[in-house]
Amino acid sequence: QGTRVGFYSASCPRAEFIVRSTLQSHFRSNPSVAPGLLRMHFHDCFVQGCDASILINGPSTEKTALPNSLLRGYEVIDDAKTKLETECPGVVSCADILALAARDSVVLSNGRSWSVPTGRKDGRISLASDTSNLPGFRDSVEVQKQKFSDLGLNTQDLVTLVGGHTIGTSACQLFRYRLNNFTTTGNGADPTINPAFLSQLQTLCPPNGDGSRRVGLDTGSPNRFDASFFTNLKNGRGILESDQKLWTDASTRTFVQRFSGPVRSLPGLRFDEEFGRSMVKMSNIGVKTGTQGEIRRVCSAIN
Ligand code: HEM
Ligand SMILES: [Ca+2]
Ligand SMILES: [Ca+2]
Repeated sequence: QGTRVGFYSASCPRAEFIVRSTLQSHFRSNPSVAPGLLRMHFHDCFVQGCDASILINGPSTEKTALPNSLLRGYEVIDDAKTKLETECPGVVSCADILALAARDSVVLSNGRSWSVPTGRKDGRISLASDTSNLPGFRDSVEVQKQKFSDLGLNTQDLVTLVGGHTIGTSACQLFRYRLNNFTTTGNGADPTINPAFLSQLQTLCPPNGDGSRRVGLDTGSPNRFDASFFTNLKNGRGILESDQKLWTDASTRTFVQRFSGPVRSLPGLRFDEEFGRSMVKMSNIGVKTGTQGEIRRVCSAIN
């Protein structure tokens, strides 16, 4: 691919340490930067590859598009970049800073670490109109699988990577439609929601309440990088419609099943091991290396 572990070991030996310690200090005052940066890296990689295109400021750049409107943690990348430019000017790409910060976010959430190949260059294009291939929370499993396979990620990678929802939160406005008037029959709620859980969610996100209120995507374990998210899906406790569908659909259900504990006839899968493996694949999507792209001086602007 052109990326390799330890790309900066000679040119900027403290690069990975600087990213980690910068993230750590922000995390101490604002723990939501960890899920924020994991999601940001995913949204970067799915549009123009992992090239920091998400970080560019300006009218109609990627970050202005609706699917990116709730991303958080930009200030952490800017802060790390400033420190890295002092230490080794013009050496470390913003795309690599984001890839490293995504890994470190998992580690700060008690997840297992993995080695991140580095050497990405930063892209020079960022267009809001390119964000349509990002998966949506109402996408069917078919569509989710298609959007991942277009980028070389298989069904197991899809289920594994969506497991990133083991940390972080969602705004009520993105799933409240499932709680009332979703169907015309029964109680009107999405029938895949566990009934006891439904009333909890209705209390947290009332129809005319504050749509920006946030609810953990992994009920009971929103800050811990564990396999609990999959057990929740199995029990009808998924927050996003797209997440709960991973249990409804047979092709993805087997992976949810295998992550959520040993089952007869299905070999178990370790979420912590698989996550790092699938992340390395995702982090290599469309990477620019060598003479392609540039090393930005400031992460929010092309040189
Ligand atoms: C089918 C694919 C996916 C869909 C439809 C999806 C959708 C969403 C939505 C709607 C939210 C709530 C955003 C908010 O209210 O701020 C969210 C949050 C999040 N997503 Fe995903 N996602 C997907 C895959 C992934 C992947 C592959 C990762 C990382 C590997 C990821 C990591 C996260 C994280 C960590 C959060 C919490 C963000 C925060 O707390 O700020 N997601 N996702
Ligand atoms: Ca990108
Ligand atoms: Ca969790």
